[in-house]
Amino acid sequence: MGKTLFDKLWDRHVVAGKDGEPQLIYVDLQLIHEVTSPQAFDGLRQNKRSVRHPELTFATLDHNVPTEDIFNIQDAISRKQIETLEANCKDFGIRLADLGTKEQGIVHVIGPELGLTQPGMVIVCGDSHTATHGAFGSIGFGIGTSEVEHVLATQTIWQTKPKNMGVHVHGKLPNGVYAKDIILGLIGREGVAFGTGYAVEYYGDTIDSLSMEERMSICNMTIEGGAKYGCIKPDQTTFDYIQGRKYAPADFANAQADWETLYTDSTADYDVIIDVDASQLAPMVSWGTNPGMTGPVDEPFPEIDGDANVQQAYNYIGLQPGQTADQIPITYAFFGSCTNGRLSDLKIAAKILKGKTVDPRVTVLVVPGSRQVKQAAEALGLDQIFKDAGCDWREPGCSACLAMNPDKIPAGEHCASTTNRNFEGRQGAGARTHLASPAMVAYAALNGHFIDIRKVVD
Ligand SMILES: CC(C)[C@H](C(=O)O)[C@@H](O)C(=O)O
Ligand code: SF4
Repeated sequence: MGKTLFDKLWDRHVVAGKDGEPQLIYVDLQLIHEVTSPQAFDGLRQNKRSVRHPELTFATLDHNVPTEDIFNIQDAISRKQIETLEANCKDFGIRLADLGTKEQGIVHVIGPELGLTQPGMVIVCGDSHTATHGAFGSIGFGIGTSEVEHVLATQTIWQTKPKNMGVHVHGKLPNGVYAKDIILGLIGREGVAFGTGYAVEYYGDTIDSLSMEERMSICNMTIEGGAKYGCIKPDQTTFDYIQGRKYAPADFANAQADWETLYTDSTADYDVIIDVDASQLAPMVSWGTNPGMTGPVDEPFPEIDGDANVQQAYNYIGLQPGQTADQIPITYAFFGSCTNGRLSDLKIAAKILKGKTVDPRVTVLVVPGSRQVKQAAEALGLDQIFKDAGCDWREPGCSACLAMNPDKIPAGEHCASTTNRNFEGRQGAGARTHLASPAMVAYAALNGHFIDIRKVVD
């Protein structure tokens, strides 16, 4: 019997241990950010250990950084975390995309952008959205701080192999429906736990037709469906994306020849297959307080049916069963994050906002996922389009994706957001988040509520 993509990747990395038990896995790349690394470095110091492979480790600053006046960090905890990572990288000889430098940005944006993320790798980070990197035909997964320390010290990690799930996505996406709607639609239909215990591989003609940035948006949100790992087989789109990037392999042809062997064999079996007909998808909007509480823009919000979680979600979000997304009073819009803060996302939003002004009731933040994204957008004049439309154009970082820096949505306000989590308090205490694609968020910013963009997008 053949092997799945995930099995091939896994088997290449097993250092010790048997199937069905925790196995010691070799790690090709560890990405680091300021939130989940301080205790890991402290642990190394206490145990008088060094970093085993500093050259396979790369750090950035993202969660705590302000997006304006970036060197003037007001919050004492944020400042401490940032200074601590800077000091740790210096002490342990780790490359750091420091504040304000060209390479800095959200960890899951800069890895691919710098060519650090490559097919065939095992990539870890103390961050749950590390599955983003699986879009390149690698194993990417989030780890805890004690595991960050273990990887720093040994370049390996103990993991139990998950089961294989195939998500077959086929058909042409309708107008106004994007990669974000594939993953929101999947989680909306299957719930936030369908992937628990599985590695998810997305495949099919729809996936083949997507750009790397679109593939990353899908793999990014795999964790919101309960799976730690999401992956897509590498193909010409992947190779073209990587070639020429700073850390791309020097012998590219040789690397590509190896990467071309990374796919699921026709004789391999997934443990479970889920089918998604992309041609039937609608633009999605989340109405509740987890990403599973999501539905098509034109469908009424569900009944409570005695479900205490649904009741609690409605209480928090201030909406009622039977209402539709066009009735959500949007007063904030956020473009950014490791899900949809890349150049293609900003291009989509700018195309919609060009020559228009956002609804005066809506405060709009546009936060590029990295400094390279920001510079590329500015070179195209997108910053001016956003500013002319009445949006705030900012410096890169996680920003209002989570309330760990000055960018917060006020209590009770509804924010149309290109991010990946809509938990209570996620964007600020009492803030109400509605997840959607960049195009949906752009039209919500113009109208003060969501609209069914299938009728207006070309
Ligand atoms: C702060 C960090 C550990 C966290 C994560 O693990 O994902 C954050 O990035 C998030 O998106 O919630
Ligand atoms: S942008 Fe959001 S989801 Fe991504 S790493 Fe930052 S906080 Fe986490």
